Amino acid sequence: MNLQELQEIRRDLHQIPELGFQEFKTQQYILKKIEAMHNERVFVKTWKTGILVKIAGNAPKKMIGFRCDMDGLPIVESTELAFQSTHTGKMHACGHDFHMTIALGAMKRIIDQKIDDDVVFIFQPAEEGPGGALPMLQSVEFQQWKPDVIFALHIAPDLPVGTVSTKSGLLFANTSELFIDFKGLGGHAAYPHLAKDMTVAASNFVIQIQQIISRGLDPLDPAVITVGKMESGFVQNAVAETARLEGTIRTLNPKSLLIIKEKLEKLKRGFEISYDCEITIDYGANYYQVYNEKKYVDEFYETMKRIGITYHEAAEAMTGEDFGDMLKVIPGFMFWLGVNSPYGLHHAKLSPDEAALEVGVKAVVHTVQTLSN
Ligand SMILES: CC(=O)N[C@@H](CCC[C@H](N)C(=O)O)C(=O)O
Repeated sequence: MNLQELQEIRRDLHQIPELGFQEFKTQQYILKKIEAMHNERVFVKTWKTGILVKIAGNAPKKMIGFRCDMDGLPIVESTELAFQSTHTGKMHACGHDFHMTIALGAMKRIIDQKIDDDVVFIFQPAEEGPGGALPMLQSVEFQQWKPDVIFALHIAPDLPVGTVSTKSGLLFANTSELFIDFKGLGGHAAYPHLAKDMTVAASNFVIQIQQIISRGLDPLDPAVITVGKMESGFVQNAVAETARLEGTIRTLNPKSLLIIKEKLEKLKRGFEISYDCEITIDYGANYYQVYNEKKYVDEFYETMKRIGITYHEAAEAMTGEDFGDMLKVIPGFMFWLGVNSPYGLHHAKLSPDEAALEVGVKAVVHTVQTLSN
């Protein structure tokens, strides 16, 4: 596949972003592309909205896995692109359209090149939530083609095209989603003393939880809580009976995530007394940290140097990735791919440079070859 073909696929996918476990059109689109590569060494299985594609090797001794994610985000796109999302309120704002395109491009080259080992391409749903990696990993379909070594990539808007970046050991944080519901008592805006105002309770809760990080954790132990969404009430002149906060917790140390949750529970009890209300906390999906095995990162570094792709040593990031759940049980690594976008991940104007598609394909194909030697 040349750059133009890769661009076409990326643009098609960009127009049909779907949320976790709803990637029906995306799955159909990818299955058609795989069918068009028709070859007797290609075997396909589906799992929910995901896909596994095995390319049989010449003389296989192991299975090499490359995983990409498939879902978009509930973000209203505001790029000026001619091929914007046609799904209102949804956007590929985390580059999964790039990841899937690179997987298809690399698959085509590997089919043509005939690698010794078996290779499995894993198109995994629901990375942004509620988490597809763990249930896919546990599925019969995955276990039948379970890789002996696995890797994945993620686009990096802040890195130039032609570069990759990673590190051995910890790369991405431990995460927990956070959904908090408040139930008080509604009433007339003029009589707040007769009501239990959940806008005020939830607002103070947002402020207080930041102090869990600044006062409750060792300052040398990095962690973050972000409340990304807040809702309360129905109308400007009524006291809000309910409120809801939606957010995420990130820590570099898995134990700190537990400490934060314990402190949140205490805060909840205190707020229930102070504001005379009921609060429920749901921790949603939790992703294990992405931990890269040194041996594979060292080999990746050597491979990139040999093929002329610039390698930067990465720092740990507070991003989360359910690929961490796969790396917990299968050795391997993850790397960043430079795509040079002025707007970052999860931004409504994210616009990665498509020239990075070819770099991604080259990096994946050569990494597979190295892992097969
Ligand atoms: C790479 C990336 O941006 N991943 C997401 C993963 C989201 C996990 C979950 N929905 C949460 O918010 O905790 C990220 O936001 O880091």
